[in-house]
Amino acid sequence: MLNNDTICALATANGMGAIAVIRISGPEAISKVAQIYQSKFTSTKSLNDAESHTIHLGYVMDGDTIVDEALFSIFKNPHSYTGEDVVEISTHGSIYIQQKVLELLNKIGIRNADPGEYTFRAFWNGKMDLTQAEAVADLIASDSKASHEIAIKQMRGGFSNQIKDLREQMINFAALMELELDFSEEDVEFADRTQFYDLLNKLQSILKRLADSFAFGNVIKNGVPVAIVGAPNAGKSTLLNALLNEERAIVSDIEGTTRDTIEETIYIDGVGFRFIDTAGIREAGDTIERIGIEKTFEKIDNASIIIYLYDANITADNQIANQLDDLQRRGKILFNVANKIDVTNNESAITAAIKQEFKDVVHLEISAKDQFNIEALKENLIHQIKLKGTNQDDTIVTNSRHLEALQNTLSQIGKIKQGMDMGLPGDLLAMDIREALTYLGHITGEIDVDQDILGTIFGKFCIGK
Ligand SMILES: Nc1nc2c(c(=O)[nH]1)N(C=O)[C@@H](CNc1ccc(C(=O)N[C@@H](CCC(=O)O)C(=O)O)cc1)CN2
Ligand SMILES: Nc1nc2c(ncn2[C@@H]2O[C@H](COP(=O)(O)OP(=O)(O)OP(=O)(O)O)[C@@H](O)[C@H]2O)c(=O)[nH]1
Ligand SMILES: [K+]
Ligand SMILES: [Mg+2]
Repeated sequence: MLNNDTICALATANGMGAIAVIRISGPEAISKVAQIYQSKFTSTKSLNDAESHTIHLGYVMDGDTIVDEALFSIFKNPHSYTGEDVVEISTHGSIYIQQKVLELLNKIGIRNADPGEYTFRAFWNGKMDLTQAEAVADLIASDSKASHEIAIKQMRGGFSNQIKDLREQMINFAALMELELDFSEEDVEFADRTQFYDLLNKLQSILKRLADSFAFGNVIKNGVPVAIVGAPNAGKSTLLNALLNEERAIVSDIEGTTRDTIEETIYIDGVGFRFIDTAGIREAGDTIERIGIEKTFEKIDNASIIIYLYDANITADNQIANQLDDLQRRGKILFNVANKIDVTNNESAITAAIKQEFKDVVHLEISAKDQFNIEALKENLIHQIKLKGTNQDDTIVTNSRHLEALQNTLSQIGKIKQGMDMGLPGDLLAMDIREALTYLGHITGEIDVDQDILGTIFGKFCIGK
């Protein structure tokens, strides 16, 4: 992965656009581009003499032929995105010009960049740590206000600063314990064991909170999955359509209309919700319907929120209670939603007894068909998610690699504490501490990270990033 090549790629979208940016990075970026550059004003002026962070109007030349009139931006190492010499050529956004310039660059010995190679170089040259590089990928992929906010926070280094600070405190203790070894004859204790125990406890609680934030963070990043389940003809597909404000799913008065699951995303208050319309649950009529029902249970397992929907006119309390009982066991946020209240005569479709028995469940009465209380349903959905979200300023972990490192560190801290309880000698403790430090270092990349892991992280980027 690591090399000294000078690389180039299109930084802007492939295709039409008013302007296209081609980015060149590496030790020969400026001298090579200088070969195809001709100043618009004084043909003698060379890019080699340009100052960092200056922009130059000139021609891209293919021998004696003008390819385009373009802007050339110069960034001199280490003051660039990658930390290397960088030139950006802003051309007119023609596909022909883009291709021609890239071809020219290849011809003079600049190779095409691999996916994520610019950001990898930025990481490698210390312009950002690994969590920040990962945040760049998340930022590009962010499609909602919430996921954007988390990525920006991570890119600014909130998470890694917290980890780095904790690591430093650990390093101090490890160093003190190792120092004791040099004086082992004298039986001294430089590292105050009580203080160290306090630090471990503090670390444990911070790391645990970070690890716990993952479940929430991941849901925010990928959209909150909400499964709409219930008996055939409850109005599940009608509800999906009402939420989407679009006739997405087929609605009919025939039981078993929906056979395959349908999934659509809407944004409520900047958070993406992935609504999943499922096949109604009953004794299946045929094989296809049975497969559909099996899929429903799978969707229930993968959902963060379950909306149990029933026809308020024909569903008895004991049926509702049975369903809620079963669904509640699955440890999800549960909504009990009575539908078709447009045709019911009851004052309230959901009885006090049900509300009393299921206090942790959100109860709502709606008419999917008349779009009654759909806004209230949306408000309750976002409210439940915000309840799950911790403090605004709390760091949220969205990356499974970080979660793994956090969990490894946590179990290692458990081991250190156990060792201290057993009166383990300082040298053995120090070894366990070093191991915990390594796991923590993996998160920010301060400690050598496996080449495979780096490959996976940066391979996910698009070309030109
Ligand atoms: N044209 C362009 N726009 C872009 C990028 C880019 O590479 N090129 N970026 C790519 O993702 C983002 C901005 N990131 C950047 C980060 C650092 C530097 C940079 O030159 N840093 C120097 C000097 C800072 C200064 O003095 O103003 C440094 O860190 O020393 C440039 C872009 C988004 N927009
Ligand atoms: N009156 C009334 N009828 C509704 C309401 N919601 C749905 N319906 C009707 O109930 C019938 C079934 O609706 P669907 O949305 O197909 O029900 P479903 O739960 O998706 O049914 P399956 O996919 O077969 O499991 C249709 O005739 C709808 O028009 C409502 O709020 N009020
Ligand atoms: K139906
Ligand atoms: Mg349906």
